[in-house]
Amino acid sequence: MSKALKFVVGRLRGCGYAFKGALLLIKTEPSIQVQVGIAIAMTILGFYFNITSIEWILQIFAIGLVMSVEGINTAIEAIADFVHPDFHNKIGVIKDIAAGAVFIAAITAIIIGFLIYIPYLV
Ligand SMILES: Nc1ncnc2c1ncn2[C@@H]1O[C@H](COP(=O)(O)OP(=O)(O)OP(=O)(O)O)[C@@H](O)[C@H]1O
Repeated sequence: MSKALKFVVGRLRGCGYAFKGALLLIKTEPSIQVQVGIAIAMTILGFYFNITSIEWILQIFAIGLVMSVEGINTAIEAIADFVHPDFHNKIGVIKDIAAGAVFIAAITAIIIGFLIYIPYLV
């Protein structure tokens, strides 16, 4: 197999693993499932209010931001539980920081949501 073909096959295989990971998140992680529900509701709202292209971009970006940070948070929690299954203050701090990142992403998305939809409601 040529070097270029090996590279392409390697990247495609990597995409496959990533897709498997995304499916696993959606199937097993309750917070991601809630976020998928919110994403569907926001998409329906977007069509209902016929939001502009820029507003779609911001909304899709906000949804992607929250779900990807939540995925990273889930991975950090899994690593923490794997390396130290017992209670430990440092594990608690690590998990709190990871959850804090999700909180920041969620607040950002909520502000974007308000900025998009308030003008349609008033
Ligand atoms: N092993 C631990 N040692 C110390 N504190 C912990 C430990 N596990 C959890 N905690 C504390 O409990 C909080 C919740 O942890 P948990 O792993 O249940 O995450 P969660 O936010 O409920 O995750 P999710 O709902 O995404 O599964 C952590 O943020 C941390 O403060």
